[in-house]
Amino acid sequence: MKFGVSATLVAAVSLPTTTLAFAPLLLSTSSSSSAIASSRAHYSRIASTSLSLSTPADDSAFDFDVAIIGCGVGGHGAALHARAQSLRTAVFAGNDVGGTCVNRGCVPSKALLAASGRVREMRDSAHLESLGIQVDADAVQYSREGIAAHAKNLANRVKGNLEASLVGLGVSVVEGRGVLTGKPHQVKDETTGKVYTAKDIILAPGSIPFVPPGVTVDEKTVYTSDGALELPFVPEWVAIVGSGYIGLEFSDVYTALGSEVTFIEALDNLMPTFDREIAKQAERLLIRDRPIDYRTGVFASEVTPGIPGEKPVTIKMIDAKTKEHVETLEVDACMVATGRVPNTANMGLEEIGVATQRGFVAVNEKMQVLTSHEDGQVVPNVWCIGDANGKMMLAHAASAQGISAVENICGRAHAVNHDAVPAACFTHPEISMVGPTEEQCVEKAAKEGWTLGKSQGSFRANSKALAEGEGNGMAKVLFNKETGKVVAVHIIGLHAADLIQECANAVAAGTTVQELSMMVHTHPTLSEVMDEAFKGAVGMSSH
Ligand SMILES: Cc1cc2nc3c(=O)[nH]c(=O)nc-3n(C[C@H](O)[C@H](O)[C@H](O)COP(=O)(O)OP(=O)(O)OC[C@H]3O[C@@H](n4cnc5c(N)ncnc54)[C@H](O)[C@@H]3O)c2cc1C
Ligand SMILES: NC(=O)c1ccc[n+]([C@@H]2O[C@H](COP(=O)([O-])OP(=O)(O)OC[C@H]3O[C@@H](n4cnc5c(N)ncnc54)[C@H](O)[C@@H]3O)[C@@H](O)[C@H]2O)c1
Repeated sequence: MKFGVSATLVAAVSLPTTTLAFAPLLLSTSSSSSAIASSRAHYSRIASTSLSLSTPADDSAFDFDVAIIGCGVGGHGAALHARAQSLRTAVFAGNDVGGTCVNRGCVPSKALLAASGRVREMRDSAHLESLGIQVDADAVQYSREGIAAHAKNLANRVKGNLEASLVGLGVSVVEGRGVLTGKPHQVKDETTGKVYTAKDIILAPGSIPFVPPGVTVDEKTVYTSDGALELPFVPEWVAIVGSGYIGLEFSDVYTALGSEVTFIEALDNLMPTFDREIAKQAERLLIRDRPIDYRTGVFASEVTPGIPGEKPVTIKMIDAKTKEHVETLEVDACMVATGRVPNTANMGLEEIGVATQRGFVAVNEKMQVLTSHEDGQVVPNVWCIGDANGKMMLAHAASAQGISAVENICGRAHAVNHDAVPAACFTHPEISMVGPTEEQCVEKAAKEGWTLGKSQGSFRANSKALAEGEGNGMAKVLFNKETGKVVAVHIIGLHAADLIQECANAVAAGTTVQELSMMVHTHPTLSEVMDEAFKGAVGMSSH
């Protein structure tokens, strides 16, 4: 039976039965390792006693109320919220609790950025001299192994915390991969072959690096972020293919640690998905002042790994439009940062009648899975969150979607407002944004018939930024002149990633620039950069 076409299936949304079956685990606050062991024992007990291969007549006959496939930040967020609603919850973790963000993404990359950023600061003797501090830049040394260990240890620690939180809240963790069997409400543990039933199934399998055709990755000299995060060596010259989030963050790490970087970008501009004005500022602050050069409008069409110290990595490039060979580079290493693709193969989607597009699962705004991207029907009781649905490849978006799916499972209609989800690139200085780029805002305003307003704040006149000797950067607020509502904000400058939150909240709550301009910002803080922009939007001057 195909999920999407049966009229006899139970309704997609209804209040699930609550249970006290996990009460002992909810009381558990023991250390992570013993708590995990108790969870596994508990889970085995359930698994061996309650297998049901046909659709149970009432909700309590299912093994679980919710089964979640994938335990990255999306699956974890969904699991915790499901337990908070007293739903009997299982996660199939595929031996990878924490997923990309914790093990191979946000967490270790921010550790590398923090450590390498410190090296950059301490070697910047001219900057320190301007604050009255003398350092011998050459005396500042780092240990590659030490920095790599910092990233690894942090990832392990956060992973441990996640495991402990699952156990503490009474989520049943199945270690193996979960696959759909094709029968409604069923998930099979691929490792043991056991089949479990759940009233609702949330798919959260995440994404993996995209490697373009012609590129051979050995994860040693030619690597994706998976290999780069282990910092196996600091190459003298590294080519980074792709100038998106990952490429940009790693160019920050590498140049701080002493590498020279060459960007290879297929589109005509570096950072093509960023707001143009911000991308130009970023080029000034993050590219031109550093040992970075670049080629744009070219594809890396053939990349062949080398042998460290013996044979270089070769990169053949072709013109993105004519497809003619333009150049071949020989470098020490090549990082491939050309986007990510959904990790949805071989999980039984076809069995439930779901046709993906480049692997992405179509969902509606409630996160219910649709049979296809074109006029697809809702697949009852199946939901998809996080990178796998392609709506927004960010950790906090995945988690928010997980919470939202659970709300809908509980019968409380909810949709994530993706226009209000902020994003940040953790370079030095940081870049952050919420809402569309200015170019997209101009189009949107013209199409929808409203007038776009724009106001700017600067770090140059901000006391706190100047006290730090970090006066570079700007913030711009884009708003609807008729309603005063904030549509988008883009920031580049010190701690931009923290400054964006106030703006994201404003977009989410529909706060107007008139209201924001009257809100009091602490002095002296970087938040006054935003105060200046909000006041400027209504013709007030800030002090
Ligand atoms: C280098 C890097 C840096 C990043 N930095 C940031 C950042 O600073 N901020 C930010 O917001 N985002 C960042 N991201 C993006 C962020 O990591 C992702 O958006 C986020 O991890 C998506 O969460 P997810 O739960 O959808 O998927 P994932 O984190 O990919 O988790 C999915 C999990 O499901 C597992 N799985 C897959 N199939 C199955 C199956 N059949 N059964 C069981 N388990 C399965 C996978 O092994 C994985 O553990 C970064 C990404 C990278 C690569
Ligand atoms: N701080 C953060 O929030 C953060 C950090 C890292 C990653 N992420 C997430 O991870 C995802 C993946 O990041 P990413 O940087 O790999 O992808 P991206 O989509 O941001 O950038 C990929 C870049 O590679 C270019 N490209 C693609 N194929 C190419 C080729 N053959 N030759 C040359 N250039 C090519 C694209 O034009 C694009 O500019 C992003 O969607 C992002 O949301 C987020």
